[in-house]
Amino acid sequence: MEMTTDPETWDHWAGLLEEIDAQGWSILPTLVSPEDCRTLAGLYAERERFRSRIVMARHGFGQGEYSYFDYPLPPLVQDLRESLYPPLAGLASSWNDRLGLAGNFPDTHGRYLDRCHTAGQTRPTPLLLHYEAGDYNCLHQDLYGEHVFPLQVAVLLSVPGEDFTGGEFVITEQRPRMQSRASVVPLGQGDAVVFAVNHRPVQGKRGPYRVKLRHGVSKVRSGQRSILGIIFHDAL
Ligand SMILES: O=C(O)CCC(=O)C(=O)O
Ligand SMILES: [Fe+2]
Repeated sequence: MEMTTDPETWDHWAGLLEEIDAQGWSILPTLVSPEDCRTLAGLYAERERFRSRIVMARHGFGQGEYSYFDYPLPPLVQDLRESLYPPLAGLASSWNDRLGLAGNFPDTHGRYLDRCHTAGQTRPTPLLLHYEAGDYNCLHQDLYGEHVFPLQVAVLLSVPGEDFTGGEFVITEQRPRMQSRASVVPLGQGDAVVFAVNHRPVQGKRGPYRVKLRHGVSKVRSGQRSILGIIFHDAL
């Protein structure tokens, strides 16, 4: 499997990081080829690749299901997790700094995982989500322990308008003492959205303040929708 665009040689990173910093999310267009999208979506049926399967309705999370990959991750998922991490680590450190949180993030994902594993967060978090007509995902945050890498990525594997309708990726921002604001993220097949896991700093008149983000998916109106989630911290 090959990535359409190699994140390590991505020449738009500066602009993307700026946009993530300014609005809490941005899109990496055509990160994964259509062929690899199909292959990844097809892995959902291979039960032995996953450590656990969650039926969302059982937990009040929404409707639909998702499964967490087991280690070793499929090579493309492993490659994406490793190669997307370094360009994001600098912004992640800067966010922690501005939010008054401790800790700089190491340069490589391997070194960051060592930190998670030492703290008992050893279970892999990359996941495949699968929705059918009528399914949706309630607004949530993917926090799995004390160690949280502040950015995560999701790659749409299905073709909107063809494989499914509805099912928009939604992000909300909860600003202190203000009403929440929603963004709909327009994704095509193979596009990745990079977004804040928990909160992000926004510059106010008296220094940076903290905005809390949640993400979810509106109701899928028809067809089937698959998406790959890449979370950089492991789970307790
Ligand atoms: O299905 C979606 O678009 C939401 C994916 C998601 O919640 C995640 O990747 O953490
Ligand atoms: Fe999520």
